[in-house]
Amino acid sequence: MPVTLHLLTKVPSDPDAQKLLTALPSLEARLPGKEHAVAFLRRFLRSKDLHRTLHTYRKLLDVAGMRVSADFAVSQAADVFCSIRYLQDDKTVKELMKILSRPHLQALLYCYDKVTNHDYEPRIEPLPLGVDEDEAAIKIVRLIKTNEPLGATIAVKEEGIIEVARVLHGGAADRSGLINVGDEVHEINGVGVQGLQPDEVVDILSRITGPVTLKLTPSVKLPSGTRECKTRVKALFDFNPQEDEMIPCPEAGLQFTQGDVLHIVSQDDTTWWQARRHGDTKNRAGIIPSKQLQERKEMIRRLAAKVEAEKAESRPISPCQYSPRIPRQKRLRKTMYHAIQNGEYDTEEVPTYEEVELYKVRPNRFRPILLVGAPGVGRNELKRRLKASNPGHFEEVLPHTSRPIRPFEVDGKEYRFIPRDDMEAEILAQRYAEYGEYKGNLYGIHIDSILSVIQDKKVCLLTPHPQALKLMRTSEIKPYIIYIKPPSLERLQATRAISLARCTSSDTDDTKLFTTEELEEIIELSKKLEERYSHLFDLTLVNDKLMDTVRELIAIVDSVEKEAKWVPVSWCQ
Ligand SMILES: Nc1ncnc2c1ncn2[C@@H]1O[C@H](COP(=O)(O)OP(=O)(O)OP(=O)(O)O)[C@@H](O)[C@H]1O
Repeated sequence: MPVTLHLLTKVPSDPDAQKLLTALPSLEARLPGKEHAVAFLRRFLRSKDLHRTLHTYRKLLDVAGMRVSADFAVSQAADVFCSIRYLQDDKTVKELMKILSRPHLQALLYCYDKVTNHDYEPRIEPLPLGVDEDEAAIKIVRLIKTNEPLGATIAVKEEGIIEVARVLHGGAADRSGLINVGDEVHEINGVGVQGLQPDEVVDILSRITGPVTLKLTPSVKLPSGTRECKTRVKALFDFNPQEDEMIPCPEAGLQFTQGDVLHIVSQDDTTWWQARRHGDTKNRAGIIPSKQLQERKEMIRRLAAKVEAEKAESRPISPCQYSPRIPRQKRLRKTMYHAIQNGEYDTEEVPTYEEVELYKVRPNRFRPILLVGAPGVGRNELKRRLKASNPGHFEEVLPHTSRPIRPFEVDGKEYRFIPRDDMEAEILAQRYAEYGEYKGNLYGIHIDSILSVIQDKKVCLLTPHPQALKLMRTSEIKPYIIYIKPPSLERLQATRAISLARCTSSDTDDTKLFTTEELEEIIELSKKLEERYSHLFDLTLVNDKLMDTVRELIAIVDSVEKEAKWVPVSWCQ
């Protein structure tokens, strides 16, 4: 007869016994023909006495703070067996002895002891003995290395000393708080590394999984702290660490493309910064070229390209040569300016990173929409259709001219007519976003005219030459710049043939259908514009099928009016 504890009305269910019970069906499936043994186990694990015993055992542990010894269950069963074997005449005792001597039960108790006593944490060896007083400056760092990289880069100093060059924010080394920039690495898991090349050290590290012991001389410099800086920048160039020849460790690099917004977390190193892509939830930062380094690299690249180009051509050419044509008189209202102010190119200006901030939409203050691209790509067609989608909401800018007013003209209708001297003075004062001279008269877009459209609570639409962007991309105007890109030549031919598209920038007075050469020229010129100005664009829109492009454009403009967008940080101050 099993012992009955009358005081206990409800038998507590033991969680471990329950777990074993739920595992029984899978055991049964794996042991065909052993159903009777599994049935016995099931009965045993369900027995109220077992649950009560385990309950009492847990209580005792709680009260006495006892620790379970490695063979607690097995030795307890053996003790019970020894204590009761003299009372074999008793039927119950006999039955219990039979149960206790069954191999299934003993195996079960053995497993129980194994599972409850196993240390699931990785084992770290004790500190080596005999680190003498003189070596007090040595620190032993123990980390558990998983598949995640250590998140630190190394460099070889003079005399072959290996030093921690940088600790990547959020990486394993950074999170440990034990490894700092400037620490000298002497040994990795007992293997001396001094005199080795960084690649060899990386190789040793990459082969280790589990515990890794580093013997280091701490840096004399104080760690710079793990506080991240808050800078967000827009990348103005593409970067692929795998293709970069200067990066100290390609695996630690962060790949990005032009237009990506990056969170710069450290600028401690003047050549390689640390950054995360904005919104990236990954922990570890990656290294990217600093502004200074990128400027140097780009200048070298440009110089090499120029030398190559000069070699290829008999006369020296600029890779950026571009001169917009003077449009026909009929088109003056639309695209009249031969931009002359800023020269052809600002070769000293190297796009790297632009510090940005999210600009929140303000009620009744609309950002002007600038459509830029090669002549003939469709800027004016798109502007017309966008305006037609909501005529009261969009507005174009009235140009100024020094041309004498004609008898049938009204000042302020087609143009604002002003004396040439006044116009020249304001051009010098940079109050014209763009201007040009045609047949001896000046024409231009005055910045005040743009501001007056903004003040009228309208969306100002403009199609300036990219050279004008420098003067228009200001906190005062806050434009949103959309680059209109041509599709492939095949698509350009197909779509323009359907609409009987007309070339409006030809030097003759008649507009005519585009020739293949003219379409090729649009593509060619677009490539040059992209190369030169793409860092100023907020968005690229391919003008393939007209209706699709117009629909997309309306959606983009709507999002500019409703959603916060990244703008240069100076526009928010
Ligand atoms: N996606 C398109 N599909 C078919 N035809 C188009 C498309 N976009 C523009 N066009 C046509 O191409 C021609 C040139 O377009 P548009 O005048 O808008 O060019 P642009 O970029 O303003 O250059 P320009 O200042 O020289 O006129 C027009 O006849 C226009 O209707």
